[in-house]
Amino acid sequence: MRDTVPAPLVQVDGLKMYFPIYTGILRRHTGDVKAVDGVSFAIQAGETLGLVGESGCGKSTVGRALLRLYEPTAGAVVIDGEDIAKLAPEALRRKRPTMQMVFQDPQASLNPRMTLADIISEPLVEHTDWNADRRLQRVYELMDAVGLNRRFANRFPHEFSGGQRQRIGIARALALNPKFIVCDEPIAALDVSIQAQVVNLLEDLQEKLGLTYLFISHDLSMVRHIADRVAVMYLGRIAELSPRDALFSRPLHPYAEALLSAVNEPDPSLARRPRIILKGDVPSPARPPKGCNFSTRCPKAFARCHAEKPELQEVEPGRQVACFLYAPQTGSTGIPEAKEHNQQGEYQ
Ligand SMILES: Nc1ncnc2c1ncn2[C@@H]1O[C@H](COP(=O)(O)OP(=O)(O)OP(=O)(O)O)[C@@H](O)[C@H]1O
Repeated sequence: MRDTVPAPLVQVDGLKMYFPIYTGILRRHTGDVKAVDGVSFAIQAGETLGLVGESGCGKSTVGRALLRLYEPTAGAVVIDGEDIAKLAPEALRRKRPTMQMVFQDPQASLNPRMTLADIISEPLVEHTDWNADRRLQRVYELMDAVGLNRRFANRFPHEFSGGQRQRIGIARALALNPKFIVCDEPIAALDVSIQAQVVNLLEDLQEKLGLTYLFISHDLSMVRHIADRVAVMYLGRIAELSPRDALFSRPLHPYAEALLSAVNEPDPSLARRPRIILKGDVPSPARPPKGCNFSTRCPKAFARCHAEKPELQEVEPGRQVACFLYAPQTGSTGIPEAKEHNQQGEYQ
């Protein structure tokens, strides 16, 4: 009998999200901010995929385009068997319960004039025909699940701490039994002392409810704790997508290497890698480089890197990298792949 690999719960192919730039009195379309420029990945049911990268690299835009909070410019986003990018408005509304988002700033995402019970039951009002009693029962169940005391059901968001407000946001996201949750920097706005509690709660809920997460964060230590695999983004594209331990112990892409060199190694038996300081600034996503998006700062770039964009491809079992240093990608420029690369400078 052949082993059958289950289809991923989330399959993203060639996702692009461009924001048009209009200038002048006539508001002429003069270009686009290429916030996400051809991103592909899959997430298995029950898995957590971490999405990391410097501020502005497109992490949040990927999360929002995935749930069609933005209209993607191009690409397919199949969630639980349906291409979200192609659904008509009513079909998309019916699909919404399956996929939810936990936002960075619980303060900003909760209506200050609504009680906790109203906030958590809002999706139930929209998507079910349950009566008030049944909705309140569900609110209590959800409050239990996220560790909020039922006595607080009639209080307002400002009466809670940041951590408790994030629990309210999580309860609301869970109200309709979603399968997939995009967690967009869910702990970034919280005190360090309570960040771990919220992450532990997300992990417990994942185990109990079989949830699948896209966990967006710039906190590499937290991603190392929670993610099964990690995608490293740079300027709208994925540079490397690898299993968590493989990535943290031996990053392959030069950008991933530089990014992770700043993380403190918790295991003292592992030799500390030298810190890699990258020169220059991240180019504007409105004018990305012609070649590899990282080519202008890459200490290992060679001629081909400045001429064409490498595609993300498997270079070791389970590890995908978009870099001409690995894998013989057939180029269109005729520039042969370099065997040696420039490795001067930037390492300190
Ligand atoms: N609505 C928008 N209109 C125009 N440009 C946008 C819009 N949203 C995001 N951008 C641009 O797209 C790029 C990616 O932004 P995004 O917020 O996705 O990055 P990020 O990696 O999540 O950053 P951060 O960690 O700071 O949230 C940035 O250059 C940003 O300025």
